[in-house]
Amino acid sequence: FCQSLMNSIFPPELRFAFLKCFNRVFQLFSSFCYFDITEIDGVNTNELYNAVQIYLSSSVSIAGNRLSLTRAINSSSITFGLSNNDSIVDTFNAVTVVWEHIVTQRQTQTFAWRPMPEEKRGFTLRIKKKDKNLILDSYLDYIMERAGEIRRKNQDRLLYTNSRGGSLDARGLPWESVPFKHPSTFDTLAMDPAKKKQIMEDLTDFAECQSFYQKTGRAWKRGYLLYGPPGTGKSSMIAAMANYLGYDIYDLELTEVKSNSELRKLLMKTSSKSIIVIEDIDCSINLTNRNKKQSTAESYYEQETLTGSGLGGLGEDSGNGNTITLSGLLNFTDGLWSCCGSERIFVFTTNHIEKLDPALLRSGRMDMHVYMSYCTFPSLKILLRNYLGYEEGDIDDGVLKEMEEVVDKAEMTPADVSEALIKNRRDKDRAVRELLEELRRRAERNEKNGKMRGQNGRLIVADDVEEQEKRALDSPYAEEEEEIEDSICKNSDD
Ligand SMILES: Nc1ncnc2c1ncn2[C@@H]1O[C@H](COP(=O)(O)OP(=O)(O)OP(=O)(O)O)[C@@H](O)[C@H]1O
Ligand SMILES: [Mg+2]
Repeated sequence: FCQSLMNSIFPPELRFAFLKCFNRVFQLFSSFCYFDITEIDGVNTNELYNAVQIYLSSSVSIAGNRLSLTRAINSSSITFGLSNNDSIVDTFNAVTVVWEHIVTQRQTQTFAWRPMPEEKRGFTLRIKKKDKNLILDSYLDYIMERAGEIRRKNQDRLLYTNSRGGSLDARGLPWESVPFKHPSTFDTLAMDPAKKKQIMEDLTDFAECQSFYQKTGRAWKRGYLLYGPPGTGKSSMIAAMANYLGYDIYDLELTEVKSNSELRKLLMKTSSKSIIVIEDIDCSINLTNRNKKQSTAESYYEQETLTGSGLGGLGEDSGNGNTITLSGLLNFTDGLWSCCGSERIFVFTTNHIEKLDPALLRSGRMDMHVYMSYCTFPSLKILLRNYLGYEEGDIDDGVLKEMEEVVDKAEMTPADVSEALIKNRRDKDRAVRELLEELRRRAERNEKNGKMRGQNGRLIVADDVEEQEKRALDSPYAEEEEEIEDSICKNSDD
């Protein structure tokens, strides 16, 4: 009725002006004020939007009339959310507020410089004007805090990966996510207990010491380089870290990233409290000790493009126009852009640390270097406990002693040991017997082949030793390489 009345009274050109005026007057007399929290704020995802969504989904008892239920594939929990254009009432410090969820379709014909999501979503918060100053700040802080807690406690971690060829999903994000349910924890991880403890303490210190990072003027981030032979638990360690801290994982597939600027965009769209992982970094990009002309770290910045001699995906012949550079990658982890969020952990893994560029290894860049070793006796005991339920007293002392003697020489990876134990897990005695036989066999073979373990557990065949030593002396990085000693060598905070 109003509409037709207005149409008949006002000529079309005045209608819009009238509506605007009417709205102003209405707002003047209204006792409410409104706050819009849109999902995408300019280029960034609005963390507040996600927080509100999680917060509201936990306060479902509050009396919503209609709620949408979602259960993501493989997810264990059901999420409640507000249906489109529905509202929910919440109370905070005895003040009542109303949340409305508004979803509109973006018009497809709209011209945009960059692809936009198909849907525009947002929450509108309605507060009485008189309550605004009373609660607004503390209410929003409270929501952020609660959302963080809820997410860490109830929700599964998310595992993100960058979409193929840098395409965007329906919500305009370059990352695709699935619920992350890796069962690996520091309990199940077989490694030297002292080393494990050191890493766990480092992680705890990192997560709890925001003030330390502020005081020292450091960006709140930390880098770990995990290296070691295949099957020694590098990926398992990342999963354990994520489960321990309750962080999401961003698994960055470098070969899908076309340029440094794309890399930067990906970084911008990661959330805080996350682990950003680049696996097998030596294969993703050419980060080797290149020719000696570039012996200073600075010269890497001058060199624009490192493609063309890639070890793996980005080789000269790949012809896919990739222009990711080492300097781009270093900026990604280290530069100003790396701080456009906080509380982030970078983890790089490699099977060949000797192939990595010293620029990547210098202290302050990867704060901790962790060598994931072949199965040692303490790791073996952890695996026996986890897979067979054996404690130390349950196994014959003689067998244990023999295992202790051969396990280092056998150089079996924890993955191989687990495999041997899984195979016979119904018959525990047999499992132990066969494992011991396998350890003996491998130890003998290694002894016969004259294999011995070099520094950092690097395998060196006897004949090569001399040559290796000579090469190390020639290398301009000999000193640096030596620094990467033992299992964990650098901890820049020390
Ligand atoms: N340290 C370990 N503790 C417990 N289990 C392990 C360990 N290392 C390996 N495993 C077992 O072996 C499997 C493979 O290990 P994982 O994928 O973590 O190795 P990786 O070091 O990442 O190997 P790659 O270098 O090939 O990526 C895991 O699923 C796990 O069950
Ligand atoms: Mg792995």
